[in-house]
Amino acid sequence: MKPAPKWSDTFRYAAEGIVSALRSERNMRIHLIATVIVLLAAMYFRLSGRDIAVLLIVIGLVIAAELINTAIESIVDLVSPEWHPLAKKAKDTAAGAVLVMAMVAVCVGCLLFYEPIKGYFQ
Ligand SMILES: Nc1ncnc2c1ncn2[C@@H]1O[C@H](COP(=O)(O)OP(=O)(O)OP(=O)(O)O)[C@@H](O)[C@H]1O
Repeated sequence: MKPAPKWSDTFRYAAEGIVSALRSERNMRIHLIATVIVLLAAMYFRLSGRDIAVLLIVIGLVIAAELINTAIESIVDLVSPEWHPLAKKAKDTAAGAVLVMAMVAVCVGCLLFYEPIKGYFQ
């Protein structure tokens, strides 16, 4: 039986997966840039710790959805390099999951930033 990887190795493999997705997926880089901008804005507008925690949860969910989408794309490309309706369904559905989560994140961001931004311009 294959020996279980060391604990430190499992973190390294996970980090390699994130770096690889950042290198290959433009959307991952967009999510990362958006994350930095949103967190800087949250500090600038002095959002509460609870609001920043909510932002971190939705940002984490978007990035996790994008990573799962990337994994599904890779599996589909591996098992079905030729066109197949099920391959299309798998890729489009996974992309749909990212879109749903990104839209939820935008709605949450609008709700949390609305009052601070309104106050700033008054
Ligand atoms: N093997 C396939 N069979 C059927 N349709 C496919 C297949 N591969 C890709 N597609 C279709 O083409 C679309 C784009 O796929 P493609 O692999 O070019 O980009 P992606 O990897 O899904 O997206 P991204 O730009 O995030 O990497 C998919 O959403 C799907 O609709």
